Amino acid sequence: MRIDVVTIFPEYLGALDVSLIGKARREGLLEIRVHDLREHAFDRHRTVDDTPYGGGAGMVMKPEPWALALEQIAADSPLALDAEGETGRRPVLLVPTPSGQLFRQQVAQELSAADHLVVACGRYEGIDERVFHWAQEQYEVRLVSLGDYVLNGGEVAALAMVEAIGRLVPGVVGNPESLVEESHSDGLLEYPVYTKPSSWRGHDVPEILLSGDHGKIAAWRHEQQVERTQRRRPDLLERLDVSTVAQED
Ligand SMILES: Nc1ccc2ncsc2c1
Repeated sequence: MRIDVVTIFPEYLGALDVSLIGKARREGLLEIRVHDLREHAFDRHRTVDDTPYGGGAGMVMKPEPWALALEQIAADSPLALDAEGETGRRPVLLVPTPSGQLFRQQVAQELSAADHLVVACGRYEGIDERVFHWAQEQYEVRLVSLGDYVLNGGEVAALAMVEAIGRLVPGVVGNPESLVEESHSDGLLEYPVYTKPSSWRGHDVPEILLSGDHGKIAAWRHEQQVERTQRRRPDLLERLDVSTVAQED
């Protein structure tokens, strides 16, 4: 998967050189390029923002630098060869914003199948809305929120989304089994985990986990998932079909 990130703070994305995502880049499983939006602003001060029409506090990101950056990336896209549209595949333009669709594991799963992801990190009060309409021709535009809270810009959200999506690309996580039993992979929260010692400061590991009875352990773990989800995230249960909650045979 090719991922481009456009930002006025390229150094913020340094975390993508580290750990699992960094290793996947070095192994060629992920190709990640970070672009400084200011390289597409050509006035003397490389201005990327201006005052909002209609008044109001703060500044808005100018459309032209974004259009120049996104045009250059689209032209360089591995999908550019399809520009004539036989397959009609376009890169996904992923825009972290508090006003977007909620980013969930299912969205991460869906986006992990994309050939080319371009992440637009806004700052200030946001990006001129016309950019998202203009971009529709060359991109599948997806405005996505991390949750009901506001950051100072899209970079932190971009790091979270790129990690959540990138780790689902085949080969990035060494043991794909570990993706199966994570929180939200089946719509439930994950079960509690324990390791040695079996007794620690008066706290013991649940006996069932020491029994060696894999059937009973699996049943106990599922019960824990359902109980934990009911207690901490009852909203998730409303989204599930009964078979997921009922004990699987
Ligand atoms: N551009 C921008 C500003 C705030 C914010 N908070 C969460 S995603 C995001 C994106």
